[in-house]
Amino acid sequence: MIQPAPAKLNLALHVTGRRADGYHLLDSLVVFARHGDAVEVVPGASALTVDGPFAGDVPVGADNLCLRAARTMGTGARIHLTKNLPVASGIGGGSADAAAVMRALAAQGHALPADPAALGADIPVCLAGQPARMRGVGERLDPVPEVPALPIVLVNPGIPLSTPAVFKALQRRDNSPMPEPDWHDADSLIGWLGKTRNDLQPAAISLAPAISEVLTALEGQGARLSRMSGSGATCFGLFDDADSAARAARALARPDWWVVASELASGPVRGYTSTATV
Ligand SMILES: C[C@](O)(CO)[C@H](O)COP(=O)(O)OP(=O)(O)OC[C@H]1O[C@@H](n2ccc(N)nc2=O)[C@H](O)[C@@H]1O
Ligand SMILES: Nc1ncnc2c1ncn2[C@@H]1O[C@H](COP(=O)(O)OP(=O)(O)OP(=O)(O)O)[C@@H](O)[C@H]1O
Repeated sequence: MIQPAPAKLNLALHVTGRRADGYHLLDSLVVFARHGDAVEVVPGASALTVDGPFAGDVPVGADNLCLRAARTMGTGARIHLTKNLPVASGIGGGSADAAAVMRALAAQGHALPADPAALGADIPVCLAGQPARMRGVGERLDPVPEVPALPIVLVNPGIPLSTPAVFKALQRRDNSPMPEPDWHDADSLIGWLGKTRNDLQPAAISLAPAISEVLTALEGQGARLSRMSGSGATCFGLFDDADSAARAARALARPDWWVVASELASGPVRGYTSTATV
């Protein structure tokens, strides 16, 4: 069975403090896109094969998060990964892959790890696989009002960013938390998002100025809101309808940019509906 490993989007990401061990306290609205990687997990001795447009960018040895996920569940597995998401791009590709392997192994009767966050801060939310408010260093998840299936365009300028390097470049680590999640439709969600931020965005722009260019380009194509996800450099634009998103994606095409039109998932992602990959 093929498990989707959808892209994680931090629609808002506030950095509210830092723990003694250096990890940052976060307050984030996390949702998933109907676009992402896919994994197939078959019982057997540990083995990994990878295909897809970004296959060349992932480590294929024991440190691949797919194999590490299986090891944390005390088993080997034959895993095939289709890598559709750019690597080190703020949309949690490795975490999504690990969570998808965990889900597949759980469906085969293996117990989920007691502490999934030990493999990465984004793993608990990727395992939950649906919109959530994520706090602590990533381990605390709370439900949010239903997220409408808004059309989105994702754009990555082709610059990988290291998550620790972006956290290190932060100017302030004691920012305000998000306002209480409160919306009931697309307009009120976009209004609520207008009161939030991605605190990592200025830090990431200082390392990769092309992110500003991406945000300006998304706005120029009529995005109602554009922002960077996670530690970057992927940015998302929210659109009114699927046609506008597809049109924007076509207009944003550049040889060095990865551009996808898709939509936000209101619940668990069981399949993909990306409308255009440029
Ligand atoms: C930025 C986010 O993508 C937002 O969803 C995540 O918090 C990062 O999740 P992740 O990539 O799974 O992160 P991990 O692999 O656990 O950590 C990578 C590095 O990011 C930094 N890190 C991560 C999470 C966190 N709450 N504080 C941090 O300071 C640390 O330097 C850590 O060494
Ligand atoms: N299956 C995998 N897919 C992608 N990267 C992997 C995988 N396994 C290990 N890695 C390593 O993990 C690092 C982070 O990659 P990933 O694509 O998950 O970053 P990210 O999108 O910035 O994540 P986040 O949004 O959680 O910070 C890469 O540098 C890569 O070498």
